[in-house]
Amino acid sequence: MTQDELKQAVARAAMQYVEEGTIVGVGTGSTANYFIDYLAEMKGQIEGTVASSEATRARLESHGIPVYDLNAVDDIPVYVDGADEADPNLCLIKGGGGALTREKIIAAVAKKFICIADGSKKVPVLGAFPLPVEVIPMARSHVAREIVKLGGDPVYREGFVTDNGNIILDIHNMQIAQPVKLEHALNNIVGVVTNGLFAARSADVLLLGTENGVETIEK
Ligand SMILES: O=C(CO)[C@H](O)[C@H](O)COP(=O)(O)O
Repeated sequence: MTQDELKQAVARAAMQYVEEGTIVGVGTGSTANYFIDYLAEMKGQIEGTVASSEATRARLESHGIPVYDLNAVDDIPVYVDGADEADPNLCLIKGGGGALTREKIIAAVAKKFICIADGSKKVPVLGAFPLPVEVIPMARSHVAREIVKLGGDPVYREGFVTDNGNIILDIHNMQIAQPVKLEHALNNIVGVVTNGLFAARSADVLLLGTENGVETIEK
């Protein structure tokens, strides 16, 4: 199977978690895009969605699926999103697409976070994928120096602006043995909006696409 077919398989499998008559949280990226396309098949049966990026909002709306402002919503039973890496405790690195802050906000509100990923995303230890950090533009150099003190190698994602008008520093060369600790340490740097470690709030279920089918890993 190709990587795209594995992504499609997990996106399809995530549909079993969607509850009729509710608001569905929807992530960002190529795997989430497949999920959106499947979600369109039951658009009359859900109340609507909240979107983790402008790209996701546009794709949902192109299918005629209602998208609500998060401030108008108080209950999100299920959030479905992809990941760049997932460890055995379902801690994640996210934000390869730069949508980490809105993704983290929706994950915080949602009762259940279903992560969908092809098998290549499962790793024993997080950190081979560069860890994205969303930063207020004027704090870029300060935050970069603080990241170096934490042992990382920050690289400015040139030309990229987040949906919130900020920049991204990607941290290279960091083996993340203690994800919760690092997540908090990064968030404590003044000028950091958020970082792509989803460890304090990890996924509840990981649907992993493998050659043998979709593997379900629960916390
Ligand atoms: O965190 C994300 C976007 O900010 C994505 O979920 C992550 O980058 C995975 O993307 P893809 O499904 O395209 O592999």
